[in-house]
Amino acid sequence: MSLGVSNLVVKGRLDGVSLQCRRGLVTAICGPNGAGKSTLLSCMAGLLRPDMGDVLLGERPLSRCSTAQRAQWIGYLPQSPEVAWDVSVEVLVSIGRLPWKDAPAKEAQDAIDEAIAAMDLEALRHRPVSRLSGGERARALMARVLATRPGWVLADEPFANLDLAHAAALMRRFRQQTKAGRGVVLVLHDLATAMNHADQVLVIKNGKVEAEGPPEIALARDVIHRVWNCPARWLGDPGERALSLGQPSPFTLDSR
Ligand SMILES: Nc1ncnc2c1ncn2[C@@H]1O[C@H](COP(=O)(O)OP(=O)(O)OP(=O)(O)O)[C@@H](O)[C@H]1O
Repeated sequence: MSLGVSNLVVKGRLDGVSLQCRRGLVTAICGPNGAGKSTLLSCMAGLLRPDMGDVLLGERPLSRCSTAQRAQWIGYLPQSPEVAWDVSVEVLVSIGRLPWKDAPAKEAQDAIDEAIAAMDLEALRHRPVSRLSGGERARALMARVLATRPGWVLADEPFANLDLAHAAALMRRFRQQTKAGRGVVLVLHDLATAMNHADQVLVIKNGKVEAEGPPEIALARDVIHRVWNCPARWLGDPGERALSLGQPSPFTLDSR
């Protein structure tokens, strides 16, 4: 089932954005601060109702799906790693099973155990979240999303607080999700991660689409220059690219 938005308008925040995400692919949403990335992801998760336009899960408007269906299909990781309740890691992760409250207990426990292992939280399973580091808390929140086993993972800056090894492990996990026929949509500031790991990229600025397509096209140096006002060039081989930045001055730009 695809997940798409067409002509989405949220006054002052999104101005006619369209995007089609397919299962089996990692889609990255990139853009400068305030571009509307989180707003778009919230609309796609059904948490923010647009002023105009549609969010479609397959053929069906998301607004016509029940809350339970939405929660079963879409796992959403918000940008800020805050937890309202001081529960243990295991209890926090088990909240991810609430949309499937009628599923067999063994299935629920397997999903929780798998998510805890995937996010390397075994040693912290019984620790209250108030006693976790920022990165550990971010991993616990991601594990909650994975425990749902949703058809779609929508994650807003999922690598922001993670160290190198945990970020790489999470990227591998996202790739496993897509290989299993699920869809992954990530808001990313790190353009190298988007370039090396996304299958398609949407670039937005001031609530409008600036570029979209395969990473090599959507994140070409002229797009980066125009959207971020930063001269930059890609180094290295495909899949291992690094971004070399120049001075963000209009007088030193080299668009070759
Ligand atoms: N609750 C809100 N009500 C009104 N305007 C908002 C609200 N939240 C964000 N905005 C504004 O909407 C615009 C888009 O915000 P959004 O959070 O979607 O940007 P973003 O691309 O995710 O930015 P960042 O990279 O800084 O996280 C910004 O100008 C922001 O100030």
